[in-house]
Amino acid sequence: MIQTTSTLYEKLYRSIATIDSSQSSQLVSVTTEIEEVKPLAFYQAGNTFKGERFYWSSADRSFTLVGIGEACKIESNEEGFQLTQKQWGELLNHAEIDNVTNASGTGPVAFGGFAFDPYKQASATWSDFPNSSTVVPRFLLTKSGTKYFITINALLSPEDSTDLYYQELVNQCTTLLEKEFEQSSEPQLIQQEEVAPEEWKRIVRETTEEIKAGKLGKVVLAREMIATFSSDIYIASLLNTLQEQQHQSYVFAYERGDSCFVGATPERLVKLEERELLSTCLAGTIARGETVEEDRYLGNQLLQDNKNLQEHEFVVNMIKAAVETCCHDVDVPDHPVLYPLRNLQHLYTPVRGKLYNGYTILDIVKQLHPTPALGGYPIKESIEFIREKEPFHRGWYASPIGWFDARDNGEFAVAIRSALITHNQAVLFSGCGIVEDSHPEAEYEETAIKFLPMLHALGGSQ
Ligand SMILES: C=C(O[C@@H]1C=C(C(=O)O)C=C[C@H]1O)C(=O)O
Ligand SMILES: [Mg+2]
Repeated sequence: MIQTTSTLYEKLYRSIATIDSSQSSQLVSVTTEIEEVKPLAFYQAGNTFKGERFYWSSADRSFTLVGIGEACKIESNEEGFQLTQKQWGELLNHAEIDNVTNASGTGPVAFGGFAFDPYKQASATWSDFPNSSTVVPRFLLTKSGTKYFITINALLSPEDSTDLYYQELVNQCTTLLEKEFEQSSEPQLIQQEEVAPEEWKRIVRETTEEIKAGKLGKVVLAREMIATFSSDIYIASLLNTLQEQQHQSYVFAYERGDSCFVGATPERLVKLEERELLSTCLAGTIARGETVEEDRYLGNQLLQDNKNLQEHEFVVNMIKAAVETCCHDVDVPDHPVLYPLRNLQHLYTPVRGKLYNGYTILDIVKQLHPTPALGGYPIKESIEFIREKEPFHRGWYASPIGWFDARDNGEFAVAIRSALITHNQAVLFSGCGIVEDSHPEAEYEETAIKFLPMLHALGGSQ
């Protein structure tokens, strides 16, 4: 640790010496490789930075990012993609970066997300979350395979560059790296309420009628569940539980003010590494079996079920077309395969391509969101339908959440199997694709299973 402290200090000292005094403020970013640190210990150690932390683990757990504090943030109540791109570019233009590690997700990394529909009327539930919010954290821990890196980012003006100031930054950082992780037992669940299930089934029925009348092809409808606990929910412990229980799922958390948006989603929107693009079509759902035979039987049913194949096909067609506009060598298998999770199994088709120069990851996110796995088809009409019919605000549920770095590597997932946590309350979200042959009762059951990943981790039951 002494080595880390002095390396960081020297790097900061050197970078700050080169600061351009004609700039009012400049991003300074220094990175060094460190010994193994438990990412959740780092997250938990950042308790004093409540409302300014994020957590991200890739679905295979090989890659983790933890951000504590804010060096700078880009927020807006507009759609936000373009503004984020512009301000990120400006920030990097004048940045002083010391990062010889060459590892993805180190150095200046931006983490954030976007609302599902910025045109939906604002709601009190999501008052802590702007429609778009991206932060460059003050302290970033990156776990990449078996390697660990720490980055300090600071937006400095020439007046800030005092010895005392960067000594303080390094001290804060080393304190965060020294703590152990402690799993606390989660508070007691005292109430669990599904919001208006009968009204939801009625809307599903109405939606299938619109589809049969030829006005829409597919619409994804969601509903909420509200869980209340005896005391405040511990986010670090919850993340630990989600990681243990939900394999093949990204685990994420983004804190704003008094709220934290948390989830364990299996659905990638896009991953970009060295211009290799990977997107995912995930739609069509069935339960897991209790025995190996039953599980196999259900999986085979899903692979042959027309209603589910139709839900899936809308997604494949749209993602393929979107990816073809910005990639060459696009590869899409002809048939989906099964993607098994703890509580359910999905139809899955990966989409690969090589990104043309000139496109950034945010361009792709903007182009892909919302896919028909979360919105519907045709896209514009289904979003308008959801805006009008769904009696609650999705906020960041079903939206892109993720990270990107200064080399334009990054990854975004779709924030499903998620909950908004504020003190002792969790609002859980769950949705499903409605097509012509959907039955309200069956879709209701499907959304009930999709609540389970968050509900189990919080200590609730069905
Ligand atoms: C909308 C959700 O999931 C989406 C809907 C699915 C479906 O209807 O089969 C499957 C996976 C996701 O694309 C959710 O979990 O909330
Ligand atoms: Mg479905």
